[in-house]
Amino acid sequence: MRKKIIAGNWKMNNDISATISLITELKKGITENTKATVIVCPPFTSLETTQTLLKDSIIKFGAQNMYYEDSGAFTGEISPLMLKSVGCEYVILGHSERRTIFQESDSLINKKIKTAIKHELKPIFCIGETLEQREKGITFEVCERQVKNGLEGISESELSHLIIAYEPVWAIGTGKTATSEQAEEVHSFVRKLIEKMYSKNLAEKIVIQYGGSVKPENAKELLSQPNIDGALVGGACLKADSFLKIIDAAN
Ligand SMILES: O=C(CO)COP(=O)(O)O
Repeated sequence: MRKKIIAGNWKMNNDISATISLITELKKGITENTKATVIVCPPFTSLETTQTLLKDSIIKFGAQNMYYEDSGAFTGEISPLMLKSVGCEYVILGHSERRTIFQESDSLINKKIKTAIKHELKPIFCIGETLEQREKGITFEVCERQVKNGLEGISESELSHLIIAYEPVWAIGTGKTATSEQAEEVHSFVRKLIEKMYSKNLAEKIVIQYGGSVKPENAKELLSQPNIDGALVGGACLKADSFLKIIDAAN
């Protein structure tokens, strides 16, 4: 049985004081009885505060992006070593907002995934089709290309901690959720693809999260699908109350 993993992608939200309030609230609601693994991904500027606040907590945390070099003349970038130095365990890579707004390519994402793994950061590797691609009927093709290119040159043993997040771009921040059937269909396709590329063993173990307008009202239904192993939550993770309800839905 794969353990459910619920991650909150704060995106470009929350200054230090909002970080302190949100994490303080989450800590009250997440106890030893919480079955899912819970991850928060605040902005870079809040990571050190997050590390301090989560010192004795079961809540895990990560960053939303990183560059693939360790250091150097890369103005404005953050390295894996910097993330490690503030205690990050996870890093979101290949988010559709990075792909579209910041023109990140599959090959750049592949370099980032390789570097993250080398530094023992666990990637949350995002894939997903646009509305146009879905309407053209090329959802599987797009997801297959993103998975193959993103994981190129990475061995099975290196993937033991990688999480895949299927986030249909048309469902992100739009209030339009994929139906549980639409999501399950892609999750099942991706799991079979991992089996073809690697092994049945890895396919059975790998965690595939769904992301895109996950809310307390739809979380239970999505998380009850056999191939949906968790959620990557945007808007609804910014309020402790709604994020905790989604976490409860995984119990
Ligand atoms: O992009 C997302 C998480 O990474 C999803 O965002 P929303 O939950 O706001 O749609």
